Amino acid sequence: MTTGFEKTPGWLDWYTGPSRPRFRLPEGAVDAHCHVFGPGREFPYAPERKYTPCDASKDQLFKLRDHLGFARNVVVQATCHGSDNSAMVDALRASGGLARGVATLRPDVTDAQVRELHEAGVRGVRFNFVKRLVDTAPRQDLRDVVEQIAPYGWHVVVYFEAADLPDLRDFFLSIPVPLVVDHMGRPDTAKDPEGPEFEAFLHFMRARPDIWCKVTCPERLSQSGPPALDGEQSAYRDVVPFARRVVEEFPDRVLWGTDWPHPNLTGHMPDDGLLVDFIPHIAPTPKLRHKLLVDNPTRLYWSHAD
Ligand SMILES: O=C(O)c1cc(C(=O)O)oc(=O)c1
Repeated sequence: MTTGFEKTPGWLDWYTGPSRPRFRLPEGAVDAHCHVFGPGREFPYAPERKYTPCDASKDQLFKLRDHLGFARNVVVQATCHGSDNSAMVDALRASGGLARGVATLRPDVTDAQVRELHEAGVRGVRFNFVKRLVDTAPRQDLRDVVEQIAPYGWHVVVYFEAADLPDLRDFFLSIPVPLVVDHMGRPDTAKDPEGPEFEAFLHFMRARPDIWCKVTCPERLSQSGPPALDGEQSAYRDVVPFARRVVEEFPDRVLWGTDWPHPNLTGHMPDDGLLVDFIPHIAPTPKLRHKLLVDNPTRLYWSHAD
């Protein structure tokens, strides 16, 4: 499924023919974390990328959105596209207002470029600290980016591993715009959800009222499975207590997304319909689910003036 590029060896393509979820998403639900890859022939992958994916186009993303029952998407710039946001922006423009985006920016970005991205529907910038994905930019570069985006009311999405939070915490707290943490700060789910490492993450969340968390990617974080395949309704049980703690303590600042097309999974590729069926396990009441899937992402991504 990749055009003109050789996929990284062992790369798993996204799951075709996902099941229809048993859990019916509330009206207006937002898939608040997903990506587009290429297609490589139209939107070449970045020279500095750490992996080469299969293609995953905007049309395939929109088809999945409709199949699962989501109303809208937040398309997050994938690292394989570096700071060339064209594929993501193309998806936003084609969505008819049904998608917002999160970009990757270089420190020399101009105000005119930020304005153009804003007009296309971008509402955040992503800072990545996961070493297998990027060579992390110097902090001053990141501060320069924040200065450019702050006037537009954007937020900063941060992706990091739990073990790196102690080093990053002060820097994060110095960023003067809202923060959104990708994939729960990647907890080590072999550890106790009540133990010191996850407590440190919750403590970080408590430090400011404008720190949000994506309770996403059980398929990445699970160590004991079972995977969301073959109709499995109790997938990724070991992730549930972590996600549930976050949803219950911070019901007004959690987001959920599929993470389609699931970059860099090597063990298995989940059925996205079954991933949706995971949601009621981490957000046990209709009220919590409505906040997670509708109210929160709508407030963060669709309430600014266009
Ligand atoms: O864990 C990952 O491999 C991963 C990669 C990317 C990306 O390459 O942008 O995005 C994600 O949300 C997760």
